[in-house]
Amino acid sequence: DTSPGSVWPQPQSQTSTSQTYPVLAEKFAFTYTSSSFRCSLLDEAFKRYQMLIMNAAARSKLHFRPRAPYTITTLDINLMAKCEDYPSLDMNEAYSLDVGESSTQLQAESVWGILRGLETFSQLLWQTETGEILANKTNIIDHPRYSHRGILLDTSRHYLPLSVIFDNLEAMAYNKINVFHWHIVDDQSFPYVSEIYPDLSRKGAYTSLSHIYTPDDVAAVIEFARLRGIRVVPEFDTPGHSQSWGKGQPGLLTPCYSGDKPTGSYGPINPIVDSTYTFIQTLFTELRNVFPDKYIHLGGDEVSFACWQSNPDINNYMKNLNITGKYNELEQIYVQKVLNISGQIGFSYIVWQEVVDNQVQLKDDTVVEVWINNHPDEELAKVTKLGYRALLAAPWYLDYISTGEDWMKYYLEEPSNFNGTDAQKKLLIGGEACLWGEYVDGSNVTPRLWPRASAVAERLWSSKDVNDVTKATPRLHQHRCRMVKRGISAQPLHPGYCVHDWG
Ligand SMILES: CC(=O)N[C@H]1NC[C@H](CO)[C@H](O)[C@@H]1O
Repeated sequence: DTSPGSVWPQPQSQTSTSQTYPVLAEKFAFTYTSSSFRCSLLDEAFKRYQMLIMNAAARSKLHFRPRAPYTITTLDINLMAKCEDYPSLDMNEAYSLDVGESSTQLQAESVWGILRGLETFSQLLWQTETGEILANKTNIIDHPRYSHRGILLDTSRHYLPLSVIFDNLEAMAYNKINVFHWHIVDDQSFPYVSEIYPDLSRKGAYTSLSHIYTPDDVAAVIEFARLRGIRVVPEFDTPGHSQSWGKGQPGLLTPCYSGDKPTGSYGPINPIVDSTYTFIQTLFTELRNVFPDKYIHLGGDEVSFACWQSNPDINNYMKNLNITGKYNELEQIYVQKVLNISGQIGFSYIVWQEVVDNQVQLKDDTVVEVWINNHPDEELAKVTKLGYRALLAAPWYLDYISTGEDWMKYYLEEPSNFNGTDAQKKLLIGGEACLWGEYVDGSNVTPRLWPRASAVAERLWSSKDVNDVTKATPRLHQHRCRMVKRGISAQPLHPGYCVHDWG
C-alpha cells in the first residue's frame, strides 16, 4: 500500500513524521538489547514477523535498487521482565516503540506488550510503487483501553476445522484481540472429546470421527493462541442449550411429559437429581486440567421452563421446597450449585446476563456478559451496580448480517455510555464480537468475521475519542488489504481494490 503504514487498532499515542527509512525486509532481524529478558515465545514471534515482513517485500512485482543504504535492518527488543507462560485477564499489554535513524526499539514490561508492539511495528512498514519497503520516523506509546477483547466462535451449530480456527486466531492477533471465547458445545452437537465421559462426543458429536476436538486438538488450539497472547475461554453452557449432552449421558436431561406420560423429548439439564451434580463435578474437574485460563464460561442463557413445568417429579420437588410455579428459582438452585462446584474446582467464571436477571447469588469475581440487545446500557448499569464486572456483546452479534457497511454501526458503539459511577464504569472490563454458527461454518466464517470484527477490536483497544468513521474508513480499508495480503480472506468494505489484490 502506497500510503504510510497506518496502525489498526489505533495506538493511544503516535507521532510520525514524513521522514522515511528504507527497511531491509528480506533479511530483517529482531535483536534483544543486552538487558532484555528472552524466551522461546518471543523467538517464535520473531520468526512469524520475519516471514510477514519478508513476504511484504517478496510480493513486489518490480525489482528495485535501494536509493539509500538501508537504515532499518533490525528491531531491538527490550523486555523488562521475564516471560509469563499464559496470557490472563490482568496481563500487561502496554509497549513503546521508536522507529528512527539511530535506533529502532520496542520496549515493554511484559512479553504480551512486546507481542502487541511487534504487530504494530509490522503495520508501520509500507511499500512504494517500486516495491521498496519503508517506515516513517515514529514514536508510539500504547496500551489497551479494555483488558478483555474477545471473539466468540460457535463450533456446535457447525464444526470448524482446526485450520480455520488457527486462521482466525492469527487474524485476532493482527487485530490485538486477546480472548478466544470458544462456544465449543450446544444443543446441536458435542464435539469436545471428554476423556472421562467419551460417550459425550461419541454419541453427541455430528460424527465421532471427524467432527470432534480431541485432547490434542484442544491443546493445539490453546498453544497456538498462547504464542499470540490470546486467552482461550471455553463455554460449557447449561442448563439450557445442552440437548447434545443427553445423547452421551442418559438421565442428565429432564424428561418432558404430556399429562402423566413422558413424551420421549428432553429439556434442560435435570436439576433435581444428585447424579446431575456428580456429573458436572467430574466433567468440570477434567476441564480445569484441560483449559489453563482462570475463567470458564458457564452459559446460563435462554433456559426454557416448559419441560420442567410438564414434569411431575420436578413439580413435586418444587412443592416440597415451597417454590411451586417459580421455575426461575429452580434455575437459581441449579446455577448456584454449578457455580459453587466451579468455584471449588478453582475456576472463576463468566455467565450470560439471565443468571443475574434471575437473581442468582454470584461470587463477587463473577463476570456477567450482556448480550440481549434491548437497552443493554440499562443492563450494564444494573450488573455493575450489583458490583459484578461486565462484558458487552449485545451490539456486536456479527451473525446478524445485512448488505452495506455495518462495521460503522459496530464502530460507533460506545460501551461506557450507561448510567453509573466511575467505579461502575471501571467494572466494564471489555466486550466480545459474537459470530454464532447457525449459518456459519469453515466456508464462510473468516470473511463474515473480518474486517467487521476489526471495528470492535478498535473500539475495545483505542481511546474513547477515536470514533470518527470518516477517518477510520481509509485505515480500515488498508487494514483489510493487509489481512488479505497476509492470507486472511477478509471481505471488502466497499467498491475498490487492494494494491496487492487477492491471489
Ligand atoms: C447468549 C446467546 O446469544 N444465546 C443464543 N442467542 C442467539 C444466538 C444467535 O444469534 C445463538 O443462538 C445463541 O446460542
